[in-house]
Amino acid sequence: MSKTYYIGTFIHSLTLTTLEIVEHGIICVSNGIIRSIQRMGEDYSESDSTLPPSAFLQKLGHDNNNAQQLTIRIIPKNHFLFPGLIDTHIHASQYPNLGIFGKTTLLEWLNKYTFPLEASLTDPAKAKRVYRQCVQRSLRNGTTTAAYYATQSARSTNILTDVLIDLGQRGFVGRCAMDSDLQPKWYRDESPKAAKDDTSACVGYCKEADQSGRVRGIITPRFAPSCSRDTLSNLGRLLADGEQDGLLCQTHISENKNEVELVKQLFPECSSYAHVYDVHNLLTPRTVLAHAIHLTEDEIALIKSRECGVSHCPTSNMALGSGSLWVRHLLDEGVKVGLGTDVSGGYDVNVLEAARMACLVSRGVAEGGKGERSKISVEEALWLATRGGAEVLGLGGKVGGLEVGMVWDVILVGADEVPVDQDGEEAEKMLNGVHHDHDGKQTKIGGKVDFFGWETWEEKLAKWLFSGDDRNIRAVWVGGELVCRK
Ligand SMILES: Nc1nc2[nH]cnc2c(=O)[nH]1
Ligand SMILES: [Zn+2]
Repeated sequence: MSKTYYIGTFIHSLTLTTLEIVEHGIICVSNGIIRSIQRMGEDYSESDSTLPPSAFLQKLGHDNNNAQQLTIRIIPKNHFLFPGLIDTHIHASQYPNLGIFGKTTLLEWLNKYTFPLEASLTDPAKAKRVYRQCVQRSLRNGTTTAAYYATQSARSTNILTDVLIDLGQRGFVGRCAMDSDLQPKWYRDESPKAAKDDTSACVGYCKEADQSGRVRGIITPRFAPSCSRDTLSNLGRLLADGEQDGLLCQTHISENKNEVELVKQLFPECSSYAHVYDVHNLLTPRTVLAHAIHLTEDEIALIKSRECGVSHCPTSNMALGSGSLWVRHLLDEGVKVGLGTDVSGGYDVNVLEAARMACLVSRGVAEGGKGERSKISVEEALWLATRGGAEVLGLGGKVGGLEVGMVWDVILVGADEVPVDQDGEEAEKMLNGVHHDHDGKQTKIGGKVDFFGWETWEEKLAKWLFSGDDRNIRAVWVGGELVCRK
């Protein structure tokens, strides 16, 4: 069996508030699974691993039978391995609208910008073009797992499944079920039966197309106002039927105050928004609820008791003026929380943008009266972007960390060091994006994170979180496979 040894610095979350930073690590991966992790002492030098493979293995105390099937990858200076980022909520179909939201809020935004674009993706060529660009950008930004919404059209949804399989990202693909009279006639399911049949067909399509389980279907009632009672019930039944297979469900909840009011009017028999989903058996440990900003304490208690996960989408919440989620409260109450980009409510496919916005929004929440403890730290934001997301998507223990037995869904993060030079010529080149990789080869990567060499790893992480972009993501692996390299 071929093995790859990754040698150098790795970093991952141990708990919500603590990161493990291993400067000299050796991680062995085979068949896409982490087989061993060694933490070497300060005196270990990466140059030890430039020994011939058999000598290197012997030095580490391994047998050297299969040295020829051995690959050694040295992590360059100022670079580190980190678990792939997890986007728990993204609409691939809305990707072309990034940044286009004007001053609208949710309900106007849906009708003005979102439904027309989504409806236009019944054109398969257009759908493929949009989905490929979205998924590629997402991968380049270091997202190894994403929970996607496609459109109402089953055909267009299946194109997203094909694209994910082709490009190698781990993901969930949801067809938006939306049959309510409130939906425009030109963008809705014909009937509850059609909504249910098309949902089943898309989940089945994923199962057929990707037997590895890397890409899976997900039950997706768009949100309560866009679904009839029959559709909510039918989808609740499909979700129960899929329990053995670990089938997930995703929807939106309590994003915007007008939306909450609308739900009250549409479902007067229910005591709350969360109750609407609960009576239709849609609140389960396999349910991902996006936003959850304006929930009451009773609703929080209900979603906690049903063990639902929440996708916190602060970039979107700021763009659409939806409000500020009190994340600390949900965490204190024991609700699972991950991060979502919510493209194109959110204007960036980068989960790191959601992570930094989570930090900033939490400072606004603290200042607004919830107190100092409400602030989200760098460590916590990075936990939400990895381990938190994995838990929300039912992948805890599989992805989101660097542990023996976990899948190699990993990113290589790096920045360049500002050179020490007399006339500033080298520094000038660096500003222009000329980067020398560890083979001495010149490539244009760059980025706007400048390391000076005196930072601690904690400081480097903070600099990456707040100023990093796709240029700092230098390689991306999913299931051990290199899916993006720059
Ligand atoms: N942010 C967001 N909220 C929604 N609620 C219902 N549909 C949507 C959507 O597409 N985006
Ligand atoms: Zn959304």
